[in-house]
Amino acid sequence: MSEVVKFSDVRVVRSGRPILDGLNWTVEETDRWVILGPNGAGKSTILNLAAAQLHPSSGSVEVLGERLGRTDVFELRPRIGIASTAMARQLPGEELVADAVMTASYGVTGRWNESYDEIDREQAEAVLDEWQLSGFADRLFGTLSDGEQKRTLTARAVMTDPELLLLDEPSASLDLGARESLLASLSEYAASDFAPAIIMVTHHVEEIPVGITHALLLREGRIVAAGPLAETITAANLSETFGLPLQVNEQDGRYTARAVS
Ligand SMILES: Nc1ncnc2c1ncn2[C@@H]1O[C@H](COP(=O)(O)OP(=O)(O)OP(=O)(O)O)[C@@H](O)[C@H]1O
Repeated sequence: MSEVVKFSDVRVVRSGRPILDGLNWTVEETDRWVILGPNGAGKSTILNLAAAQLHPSSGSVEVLGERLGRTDVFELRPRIGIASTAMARQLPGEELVADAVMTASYGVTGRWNESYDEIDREQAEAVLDEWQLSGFADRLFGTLSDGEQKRTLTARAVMTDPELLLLDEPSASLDLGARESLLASLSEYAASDFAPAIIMVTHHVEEIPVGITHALLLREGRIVAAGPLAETITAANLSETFGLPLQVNEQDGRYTARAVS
């Protein structure tokens, strides 16, 4: 098994303050990780490092066998699929949904003068179909609901068959039906033998899709616990992560949590 992401003693300092500190973490190619933690814990910073968008202040980060700082990130980034709110903001609202997905194959976020091959079009159609977006192909991205936009972003992130898929809060702000539908699609995708290593960030255990294999719990830039999902998502670990006594239930691979009353 090969390592897709390897953090060794990673520290990120901003405004003189460490926002990540002493992080040691490895993601193998068959892993599907969830990163959980409160606001400001450093989750997005970890994703930005894994996306080769950010360098650590000290320590080392290896992504897909390349060490950040010693590799051309412009060659590395196309191998990584990313769906995040930052990406949503970059996509022009007046872009057709089909084009918003297809532009991923050129690593651009708006159609310009690139010439797309038939194979790009076919791949975009297949991905739209797989993520139940065929009916939206001719709509403008900016006219989609939050849920439809989130689904489009995920479809876009897998368009290029990435070797690493990063999902930043893929189901945040979705209604119950849209959340469950997206989680079911993510579970199906994660179960495929062809799926890449996945790292997703969320604030809520309810948003962990079945098929996630590992969890990293983060608080104030430090790892509280990291390892196989069932061993890591415990009441004690979650209580420490979120700083209040919590109880946790698991049923059929899905989790719920609430404060101890
Ligand atoms: N450029 C910066 N200067 C100062 N502080 C920063 C900077 N960038 C991030 N931070 C701080 O680093 C911390 C971690 O930020 P990050 O966005 O990684 O957290 P997060 O866990 O993703 O939070 P959220 O759940 O709210 O999205 C936060 O306290 C944030 O304010």
